Amino acid sequence: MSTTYLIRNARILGGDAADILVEDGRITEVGAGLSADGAEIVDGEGLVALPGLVDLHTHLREPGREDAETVDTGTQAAALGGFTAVHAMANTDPVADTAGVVEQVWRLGREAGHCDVFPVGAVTVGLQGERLAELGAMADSAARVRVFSDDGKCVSDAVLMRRALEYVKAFDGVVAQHAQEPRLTEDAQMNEGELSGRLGLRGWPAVAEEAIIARDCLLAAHVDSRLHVCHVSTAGSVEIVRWAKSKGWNVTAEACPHHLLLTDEKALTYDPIYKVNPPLRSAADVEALRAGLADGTIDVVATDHAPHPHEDKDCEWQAAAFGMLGLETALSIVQATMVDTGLLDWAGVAERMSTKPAEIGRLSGHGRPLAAGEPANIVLYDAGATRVVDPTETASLSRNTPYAGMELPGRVVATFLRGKPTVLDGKLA
Ligand SMILES: NC(=O)N[C@@H](CC(=O)O)C(=O)O
Ligand SMILES: [Zn+2]
Ligand SMILES: [Zn+2]
Repeated sequence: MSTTYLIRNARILGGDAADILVEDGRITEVGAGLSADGAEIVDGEGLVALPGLVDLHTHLREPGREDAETVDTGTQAAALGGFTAVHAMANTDPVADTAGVVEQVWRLGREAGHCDVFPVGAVTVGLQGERLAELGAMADSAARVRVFSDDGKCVSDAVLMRRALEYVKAFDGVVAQHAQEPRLTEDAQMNEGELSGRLGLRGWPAVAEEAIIARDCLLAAHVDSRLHVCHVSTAGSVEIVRWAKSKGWNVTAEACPHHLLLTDEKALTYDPIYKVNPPLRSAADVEALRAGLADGTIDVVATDHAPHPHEDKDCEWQAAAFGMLGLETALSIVQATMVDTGLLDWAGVAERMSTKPAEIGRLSGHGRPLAAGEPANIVLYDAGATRVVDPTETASLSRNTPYAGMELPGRVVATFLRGKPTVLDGKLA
């Protein structure tokens, strides 16, 4: 028998306070003044209750870079951030391009038990962009892969991209594209603009992202398949996705917390903690991303949690790795940029960080409403709290958070995965 929990007086999706009764992994009742014999009481007073968050874009680094992150440590960070499911990107070593590797990652996630892990399958063998990987075998494996991506690299060959889009239709899959025209971004280091010129760093033009997104929207429409666009970072990209949606095409898109908050001005520090792919962009781009996320053009927030050990980040800008941590701070950054600014309410956050990402990943047990009969995947969040980010406190094996020393709003108090607490009182349970 699993423990029964009675969450008292939590504000469901930030609305009215109610009690939530959790028994045998499910929510069995939601209402006022509930009682249950022998239940553990969890005080939800003043806390927002959201469905467990779902990340469409996490790098867990295992197998191959267990010095940067493991499935165990990465999913601890996920649970602490309020996530009950993450999609683990395929750019591991070996690459997750076979049924064997995706099953290994999936199994490691189950054994760790902090959060469900859904492996993303590579689109091409070894992320080499030359031959399609065994997409069908990964889809049919125990890992049930539905999201395919060469993330870290763009599937730049239009014929391969078309074939991948056609192929995944057989199992209702989706191709998640890292949209970056390779020739236009050779040795690119930061956003192309006035600043890159001033700093003498090779620029990364917006058109390199936008050209691929436009092409892929057209390809997805042409073969009537599903396209997902990873880490949209420019105002022009938002416009293109808006246009594709207006045509009724099956295109979804994500934005990352760091692109909703930080700008390329950070490069002035020459601190590679701010080096990320795609790069931090202009203030106008940040504003367009927020507007796009608010009006639904951008469907979801995805973290692109990208751990790197200090030797890959503590070096000069040109030599440093691209990427930043994101799981433990995502909800706070979304609160700061979208909720506290009045652009989204908590129901809107739940849609973009739980319901929609679960839908895109075709996960049936996540992103469900907080209602009787549903799996008890729940996060309790104290939006009134503040905290100063201390990189030494992260559960991640890496420390490359761009928010070190910043005061952020909000704190995850508890996370429940199928009725079992993975986090209680803000600590791993
Ligand atoms: N985002 C990053 O800057 N880096 C990612 C790759 C990626 O998401 O493209 C990584 O794997 O480190
Ligand atoms: Zn990427
Ligand atoms: Zn990524």
